[in-house]
Amino acid sequence: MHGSGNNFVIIDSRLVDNVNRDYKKIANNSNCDQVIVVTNSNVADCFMHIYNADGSKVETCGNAARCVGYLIMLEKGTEYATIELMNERILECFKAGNKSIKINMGKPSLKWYEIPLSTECDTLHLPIELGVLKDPVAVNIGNPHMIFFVDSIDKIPLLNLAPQLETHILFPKKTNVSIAQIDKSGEINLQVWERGTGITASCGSAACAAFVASVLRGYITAQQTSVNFLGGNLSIEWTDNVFMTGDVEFIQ
Ligand SMILES: N[C@@H](CCC[C@H](N)C(=O)O)C(=O)O
Repeated sequence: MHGSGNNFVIIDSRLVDNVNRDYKKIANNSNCDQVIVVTNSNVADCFMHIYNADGSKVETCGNAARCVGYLIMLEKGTEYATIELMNERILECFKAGNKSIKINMGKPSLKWYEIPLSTECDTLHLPIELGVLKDPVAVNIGNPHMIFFVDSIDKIPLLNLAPQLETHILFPKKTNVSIAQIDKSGEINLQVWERGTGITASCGSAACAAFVASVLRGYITAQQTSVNFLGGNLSIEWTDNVFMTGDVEFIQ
């Protein structure tokens, strides 16, 4: 399935034990961004294991949660589902339209040790600079993100710069890297280099992190905006928790 262009192979492992596979190989063979393994949960409708294209196991994936939430709701005939993650968060999923799913991504974590960073510093202004990129924000929305604000995302060679930023010494668990351009209407155009995967057409958790960073920096005052990717758009809302809404699709 895909969620706004973020591609997943989803393996239902609730009845058959598929948990120890070569996820890097599956991702390479299928050209997907993440491999998702669904198992049983004692506290939610299912447990979602997330593997990046390099085989690393990670804490959350917003777009995959929308796809898995859709599948569970289809199976149960409901408009609500819950998904347990390895970071102990429970994601709530709501049906928002025919193939539109809304996810409660929880509260962002903003303290330096929650990102996590290797030394104490101001997460709203990290002391990181590379090429034309400088002064990023760090946000954890279940997984770590670093967001740079730029005038035009089209002019930044993210592919060349991001590998060094993903593995920056300040991020002991590495990080997802985004460049964000806020347009006049208050929407965000975002390009993302995903930790463990590379450039993707969309990233749900990055959309949430970029919106939180934009509000904290004072660039956006609204509670909701559209975050626009090459692969599609996501509606992000930050009240107490952060909510993400967008379409899901099967890949033929
Ligand atoms: N595509 C995802 C994020 C997947 C995990 C990420 N690459 C990480 O390592 O944290 C999303 O939609 O959030």
